[in-house]
Amino acid sequence: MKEDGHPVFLDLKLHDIPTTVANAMHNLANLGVNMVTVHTLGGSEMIRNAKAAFNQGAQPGAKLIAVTILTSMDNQMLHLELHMAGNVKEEAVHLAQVAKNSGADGVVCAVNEAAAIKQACSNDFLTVTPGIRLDRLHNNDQKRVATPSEAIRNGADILVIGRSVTKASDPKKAYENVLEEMANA
Ligand SMILES: O=C(O)c1cc(=O)[nH]c(=O)n1[C@@H]1O[C@H](COP(=O)(O)O)[C@@H](O)[C@H]1O
Repeated sequence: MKEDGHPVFLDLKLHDIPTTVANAMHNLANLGVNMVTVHTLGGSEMIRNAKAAFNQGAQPGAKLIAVTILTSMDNQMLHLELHMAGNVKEEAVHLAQVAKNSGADGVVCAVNEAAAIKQACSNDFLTVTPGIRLDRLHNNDQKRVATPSEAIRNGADILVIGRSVTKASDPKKAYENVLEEMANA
């Protein structure tokens, strides 16, 4: 893909102790990836060490992105399973601030949180939004979903789109529909 000129988003969502993540980051940076992910729940020290190691070998402009609250989770899961006190939006904004203060270039979040995260962190702090759906009938395992036009209107910088395109009966047409919807948002 790199040889064909495509940027590479390596979505490994690393989540481990700081030293282990830093070692992995060092190796990934040397592969020439353009964007790589860690989990914010690994903590500020992990993100800081990851960024420092990534910076040593990464290409100029390569981004370290931190996942806030997975889009497959909702308020109920947050409260009952993780015992987090806030709602998803509050926790995502808080984790985005931790990520920014630890050196991340942006976060993965749901569309519904993108504008609040920009407001809390800064407009150039990247928001990468999965859970994009062209129709609301096929959410699959995603709990916090939005359309491409909602994503653009909420200030999302990068849309992650999987099954709405890959599982469509005509993936090329579905992809073109996404581009058209984004352009008209
Ligand atoms: O880091 C991610 O990209 C990610 C974070 C998140 O909170 N939710 C999420 O769905 N993703 C990824 O985004 C993609 C979404 O795929 P679809 O649900 O098929 O559009 C999957 O590859 C997920 O691993």
